[in-house]
Amino acid sequence: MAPPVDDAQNKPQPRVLLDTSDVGRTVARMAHQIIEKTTLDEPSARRVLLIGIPTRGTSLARRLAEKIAEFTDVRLPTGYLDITLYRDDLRDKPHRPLERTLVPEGGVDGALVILVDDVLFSGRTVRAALDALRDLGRPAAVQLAVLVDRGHRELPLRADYVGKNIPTARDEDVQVHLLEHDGVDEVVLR
Ligand SMILES: O=P(O)(O)OC[C@H]1O[C@H](OP(=O)(O)OP(=O)(O)O)[C@H](O)[C@@H]1O
Ligand SMILES: O=c1cc[nH]c(=O)[nH]1
Repeated sequence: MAPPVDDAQNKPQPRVLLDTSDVGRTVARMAHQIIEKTTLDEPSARRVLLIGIPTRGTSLARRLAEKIAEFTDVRLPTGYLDITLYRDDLRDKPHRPLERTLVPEGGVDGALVILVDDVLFSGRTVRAALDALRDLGRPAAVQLAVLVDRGHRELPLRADYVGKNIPTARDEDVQVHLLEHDGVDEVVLR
């Protein structure tokens, strides 16, 4: 179906793929999936860390931790990981502002690290995150949770937890908007 057109501007308007309640339900479902696949509350359980990839992965990691705490009473530590210096496109666009990295107390050594991002597309951001993580230590295992997988991978990567698979054309733009950054929770296609 053709996207709605704003007559005044004659420009296609963004199409809402997930609205606020869809985003809430999707994050809750991902939290349940993590709980099902992960040993959280036994004394022998290994540490589980939720590490967000800026920008919006950071907020999603916090939201997943909140939901998991709501469903299990286990509060997983969260952090965030700047990937800027590990990008493979710095030669094309070298001047990128650095973000910050926050590693939960105890570090990543021996932990199950769940990387969290809003969109999985080419996979290059996650590749950069894996390199950034390697410089911080040696996790026991690394998993990936994304709100949206829009396809078009350029590297052999897949996510362990996917909120929503959204098939897209390569030249389309999927934008995740979150309350903390954009004043609204939604996923739009431009
Ligand atoms: O799989 P990829 O092709 O790497 O694309 C996915 C990444 O692209 C977007 O980030 P962006 O670089 O736009 O930065 P932002 O999160 O700060 O908006 C998105 O938030 C993912 O991190
Ligand atoms: O390293 C990276 C990360 C995101 N996008 C790229 O093209 N390269």
